Amino acid sequence: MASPPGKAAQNEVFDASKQAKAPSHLLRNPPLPLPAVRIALVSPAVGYGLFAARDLGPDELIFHERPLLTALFNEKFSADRALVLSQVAAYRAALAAHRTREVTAVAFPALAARFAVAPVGFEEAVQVLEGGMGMNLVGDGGGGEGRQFAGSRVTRKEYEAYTGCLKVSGSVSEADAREAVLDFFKHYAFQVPPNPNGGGSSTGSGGGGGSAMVGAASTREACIYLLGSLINHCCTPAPASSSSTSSSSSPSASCPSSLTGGGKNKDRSGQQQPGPNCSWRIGPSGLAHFVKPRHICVQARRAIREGEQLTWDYGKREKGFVCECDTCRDGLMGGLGSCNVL
Ligand SMILES: C[S@@+](CC[C@H](N)C(=O)[O-])C[C@H]1O[C@@H](n2cnc3c(N)ncnc32)[C@H](O)[C@@H]1O
Repeated sequence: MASPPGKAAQNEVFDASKQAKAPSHLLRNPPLPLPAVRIALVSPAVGYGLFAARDLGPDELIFHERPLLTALFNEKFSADRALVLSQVAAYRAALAAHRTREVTAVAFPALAARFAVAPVGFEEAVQVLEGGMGMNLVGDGGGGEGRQFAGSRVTRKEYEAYTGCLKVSGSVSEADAREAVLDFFKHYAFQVPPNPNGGGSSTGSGGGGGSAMVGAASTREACIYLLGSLINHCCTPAPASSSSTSSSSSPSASCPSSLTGGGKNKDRSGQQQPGPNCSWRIGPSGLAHFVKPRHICVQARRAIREGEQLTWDYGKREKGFVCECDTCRDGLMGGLGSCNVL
């Protein structure tokens, strides 16, 4: 997932003194310990996506999640061997650890294949997809860990069609490994704000880490999340048709305005709600002080209907894929949000 973070990310600096002053009506409650999201496969080309398992309210904090793995990052990213090796090491550790081995391989099978790890069979994968993918969600502190996760709707046919397209490497040289993790971090990682223990926060509607990576002045950490890193991109409509979207979205110039809008993402009143429906923050802030450093918190930017896919705008960075979002594909065959898998 790397372009500049959204404007909100650039402007927002955590100030502990403001936390106490935040008006109580603006303070956010932690996510409800109720199933909120589930995983489904969108298509073999797009891979997984995250979908609302119930109606979600505007501004609702949907889930917060610990990182699956953390590695170093700086703007010399691709040139700095030591940093890339830290990513290779972090990924290999996740692949080797008993607790995360299958989860890592099922969540990111394309990367696993580049490390010569064949896709997990469907019977095993389904255990992970039903429960393991929620293991890093933060609960209500009363044993509710993972409760916001509602499992998956991935069928054998879909899973086998997806993993059947993957080419499993025979052997992996160090150069192959470095190239594979570079690609992966570019598209899936989120940059952690500096001094996380000092309470800094990073926000955006761009996702998949890459969005947060360009422009870093010094070495930072980048995190991969099990659910947050599986949220797909949706282009923000061109300004002329973006009146119903909320703030914190990175503008995208990648979609022809003639394909924006349309009738897929309508709220109950029938009002059109085009564009990305979620935003994210990493670490605590005055409004969501319960989010821990390095943890990602995903928030609804508007009402989201059960079955709708969660999306955010990855930003202006080079995306490296043919976009199939609603904004781009409306009026054609239907975009990501129309994949109602419930
Ligand atoms: C952060 S990952 C999202 C999870 C991914 N779908 C998966 O299963 O691994 C980003 C990758 O998902 C795919 N993707 C995300 N949004 C997309 C979109 N709007 N259209 C097509 N592919 C998309 C692209 O392959 C992209 O590099």
